[in-house]
Amino acid sequence: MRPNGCFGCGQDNPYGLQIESHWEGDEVVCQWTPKEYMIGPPNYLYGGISASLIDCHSVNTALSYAHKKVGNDDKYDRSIQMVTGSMNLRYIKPVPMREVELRATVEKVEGRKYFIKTELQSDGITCVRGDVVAIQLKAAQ
Ligand SMILES: CCCCCCCCCCCCCC(=O)SCCNC(=O)CCNC(=O)[C@H](O)C(C)(C)COP(=O)(O)OP(=O)(O)OC[C@H]1O[C@@H](n2cnc3c(N)ncnc32)[C@H](O)[C@@H]1OP(=O)(O)O
Repeated sequence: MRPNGCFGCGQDNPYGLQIESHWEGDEVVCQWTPKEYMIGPPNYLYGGISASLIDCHSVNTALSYAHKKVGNDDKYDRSIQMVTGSMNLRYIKPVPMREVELRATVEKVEGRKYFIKTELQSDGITCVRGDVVAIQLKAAQ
């Protein structure tokens, strides 16, 4: 998707997180490594960064799922747009300052609402769990 200035996934945003998410079976997965200035508590990732990672990865999961539903797997359709409607996070364990993995699944779709469950893991241990509702914008008339 270019040009893309999204803070979470935009390859064209040099100040952003630049995550890259891809399908692995029924899950959407992303590996990502923090920069040292993204620290919160000593030795641990700032919680707002975890939130941003889960937010963007989840919305992109919904976006990609919506493309699949209409049989369009590999080309970005600008008429399909998603935003975060709500996001509930449970911070289970602090996240060490090293590579994390995000794993998202589509729980259900109701109309324009996509319910996404995402885990942020470190060394296979779930540190943050997110329930995100992504909302597909009404098509422009
Ligand atoms: C090349 C280009 C690249 C592009 C890059 C892409 C990057 C992408 C990655 C981006 C990643 C970063 C992501 C970001 O940073 S996205 C930025 C952060 N999010 C926003 O700014 C969203 C702001 N809110 C809105 O725009 C509207 O309120 C929306 C669109 C959400 C709804 O207004 P709309 O007028 O459309 O909806 P409706 O009122 O007809 O309701 C429709 C249904 O939805 C239900 N509902 C409504 N609100 C909520 C809610 N908050 N939670 C749960 N459910 C909600 C509602 O009950 C109803 O359900 P039902 O009654 O039918 O069952």
